[in-house]
Formats: sequence, C-alpha cells, structure tokens
Amino acid sequence: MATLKETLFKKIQEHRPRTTRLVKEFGDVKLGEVTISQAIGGARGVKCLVTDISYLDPMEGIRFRGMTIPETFAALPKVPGCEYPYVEGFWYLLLTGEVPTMEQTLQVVEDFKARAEVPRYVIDLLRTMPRDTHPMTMFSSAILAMQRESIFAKKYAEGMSKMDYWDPMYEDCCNLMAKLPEIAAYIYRMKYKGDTPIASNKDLDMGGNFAHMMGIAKPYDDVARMYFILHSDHESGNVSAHTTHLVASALSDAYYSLSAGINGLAGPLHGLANQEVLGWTQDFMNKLGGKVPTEEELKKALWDTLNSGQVIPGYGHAVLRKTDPRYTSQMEFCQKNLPDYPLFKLVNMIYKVAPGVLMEHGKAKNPWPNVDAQSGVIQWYYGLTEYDFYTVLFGVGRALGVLANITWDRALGYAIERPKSVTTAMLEEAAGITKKAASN
Ligand SMILES: CC(=O)SCCNC(=O)CCNC(=O)[C@H](O)C(C)(C)COP(=O)(O)OP(=O)(O)OC[C@H]1O[C@@H](n2cnc3c(N)ncnc32)[C@H](O)[C@@H]1OP(=O)(O)O
Ligand SMILES: O=C([O-])CC(=O)C(=O)O
Repeated sequence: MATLKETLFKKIQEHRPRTTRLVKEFGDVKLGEVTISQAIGGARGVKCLVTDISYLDPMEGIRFRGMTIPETFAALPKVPGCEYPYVEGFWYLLLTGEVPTMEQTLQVVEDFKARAEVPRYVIDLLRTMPRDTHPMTMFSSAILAMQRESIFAKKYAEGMSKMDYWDPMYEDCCNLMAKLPEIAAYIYRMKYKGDTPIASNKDLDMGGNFAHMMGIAKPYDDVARMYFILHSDHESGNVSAHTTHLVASALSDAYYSLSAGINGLAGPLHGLANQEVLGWTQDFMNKLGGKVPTEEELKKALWDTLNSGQVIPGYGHAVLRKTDPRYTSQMEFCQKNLPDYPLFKLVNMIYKVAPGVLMEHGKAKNPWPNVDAQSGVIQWYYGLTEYDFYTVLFGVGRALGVLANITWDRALGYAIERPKSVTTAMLEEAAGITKKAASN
C-alpha cells in the first residue's frame, strides 16, 4: 500500500503540468477587474489566489475537495464506536483529494503518533509565560518556538532544489499537525485546571487523545473530531489561511507561517468571534439576572450593541450570503445531543431574531450566522466554559487546512506574494476627481 506521502507525490506530479500550462499558454486571460472599493475595502471578491483544498460558494458554503460537509462526514472512515471520522483521514483527503480507506487512514494515525512528542523546551516556554496570557498568544508562541525543528529551513540552507521544496514542507507540516493537540491541551490544563496536565494516550486517534488530554469524557472525542474538521479550511482568502500562505510565500517555513496565521485567527472579526459570541451571550444573561429572555429583550440587546457601534459577533461574513453550513452542522449536533439545553435555546432565539435586526440596520451584506455563532454552546455543554480558549480549538482545526495549502504551494512553485499598492492621489486620478496623481 502506498503511503500518504507517496500518493501525495503522485498527485503533485500529475498536477504540475496543469499549473505550468495555465501560466505559459493562458497567463493573460483575465479573471476580473479591480474597483476602487475593492482596493480600499479589503480586496473583497478579488480573484487572485488559487487553492484546490477547498472552495467557498457564497450560497452553498464550503466544499472540502469538492465535498459538502455532510458528504465529507459520510465518506471518511469512522473511529470504531464513534459517529465522526478520523481527523487523520481528513488530513489525507485535504492533501490528496482522495478519500482514504480505513487502512490508509490508520497508517496516518500511526505516522502522527510517531511525530507527536512535544519538545520539553516548548513546555518550559509555556510555563514561563504569565498565566493570564491569552491562550492564543501561548499557542502561537509554542508553534514559533519550534521553528528550530524545521526540516525545510535546514534543507533550504543546505541548498535544496525548488522541485523538492514540497517534501520537507510536508514533513514539517505533519510534525506540526501531530503535536498541536497536545500543545493545546497542555495550555488548557496548565492555565485553567490548576496546572494538571494529562499525559497523551498513544492508543488513541487524534480526536480521542485530545479529549483524553483535555480531561473531558465521551462524547467529547467526537466533538473534537467534528470541530477540527469543520474549522479546517475556508478556501484561502480568509485571514488565517491567507496570512499563512503569504508568510510561506517568502519561503518562511511552516512554523513561522502557521504562527503568523494563528495570530490572524486571534482577531475578533475572525476566529476570536467564537469567544466573543459567548462573552456577548453571558453578558446579556447576566444583565437579565439569568432569567430566560423574551424575544423583545433580545431584540433590544442586539440593537444596543449595534447602536453602540459594535458588531454582533457570529453574524455576517465576507463571502457567505446564507447561513453557514458549519453553523447548520453544529446546530444539528445540538438538536440531537442537547436539544433542551437553555444556552442552545438562546442561541436558536438569536438565530430567529438577529437576522431581522441586521437587515433593518441595513449595513451587513450577510445577516446570517457564521460558524462562530454555534460552536461555543457545544463546548460549554461539555464543560469547556473557559471561552477565551475556544479560538485555540479553532487553531488546531485551521492548521489542517492551512498546512495542507502551504504544502501544495511549495509543490506547485507558487511565487512570493506581492500585490501592487497605489496612493490615494492615484485613486482620485483614476476616479477623474483630479487630473494628475502626485508621484507618492
Ligand atoms: C471564522 C470567521 O472568521 S467567520 C466571521 C467571524 N466574525 C464575526 O462574526 C464578527 C461579526 N461580523 C463581522 O464583523 C463581519 O460580518 C465580517 C468581518 C465577518 C465580514 O466583514 P465584511 O465583509 O466587511 O462585511 P460587510 O461587507 O457585510 O460589512 C458592511 C458593513 O456591515 C457591518 N457589519 C457586518 N457584519 C456585521 C455584524 N455582525 N454586526 C454589525 N455590523 C456588521 C460592517 O462592520 C460594515 O460596516 P461599515 O460599513 O460601518 O464598515
Ligand atoms: O472565510 C472567511 O473569511 C472567514 C471564515 O469563515 C473562516 O476563515 O473560516
């Protein structure tokens, strides 16, 4: 049986001529034009990135390697006795575009186990940080600290051929991916559970071992598998994926690149929104003295947030124009496993009320919920109430997508990223407001 790495190399060799041909023969074909609002407004909708790992349709939501979320969950081999698939099998799918067999999946499970040991100096570093440091700062620092392990950086310094870049990049990405769950769980137990880390159990798969190291009983293993897969990838223009890709485009290794991407994920308009959702909901409940709110009270709280110039966390999206299928997938999990949980009922009430409020407010292009509006409830239900940790969970999941992406970036020889900037005066000239732009 071919290994994941051998299958990946075969796929890379098959793919390379497609990219070469597009650049050589069709390099001048236009994909669109760029407007002034796009230049000022965060390049929204500008088609200038290429990835085959996932694609985001504004109405349908994400497809991983062409498969919707339900299709992905149905297709991948499942951990015996569990409802969700092996995260390791999903890694195989993201990298190769092929659904692995159980045998191929178990080979990745074993491979990750062999790579999983976290260096002692990472633990030492985490322990020197003040305990009130945000867990995302700890997580990103741990990743960055491991840069000295980079095989890519070592091979590059030795003078590696461009054609071989993908190989040490793949090795670094697998080494990192295998270690992240233990680093995350260590941060959690050190920071929030009286400094009581739980040793890894080598008999378990990634999701099972993560739940074990977090100290949370079944079915949290399935929650972890679902969560990591759902949060993995959202094509490559989102802040964490784009940052990881950008930094890696300078041939910075996977450690530098992922740490940078994780720093982007830590922003409240991106991954940190899942922490913000719980913060907003808890504040609201506290103000009501814990009683069940009416729709009118909820509507007023939403308007108060908007009128004070803040965003409603968990709602809106830069690309999506419908309810995020990652929200729906988690909602279905809740309907099955925690239908009567008060916090779930409140989140459902927000889903009923917030889109109308946002539409009336008239600013957000998408009034529907994104993934972050639903994820915290599940964590809270299973006892993970320390909501400033939620983005670290997101980070472990997001690593799957962004690391698969940068492995392929190096395989296909994508260039150093360097879009062009213009001055405001040049925009005014383009708009016909002024005659000639100043030189700067
Ligand atoms: C995993 C993820 O990253 S999913 C996103 C997580 N983030 C959140 O949930 C935070 C809340 N949402 C938002 O801030 C935004 O919807 C974003 C950042 C996700 C997308 O931003 P954009 O693409 O710029 O959204 P859009 O084009 O709809 O913005 C237009 C206006 O509506 C506002 N708007 C968008 N969403 C919201 C919201 N949820 N609440 C209030 N106002 C909003 C924007 O702030 C912007 O206002 P402005 O014109 O005063 O600058
Ligand atoms: O796609 C985006 O811009 C944000 C998002 O939902 C993600 O990164 O998961």
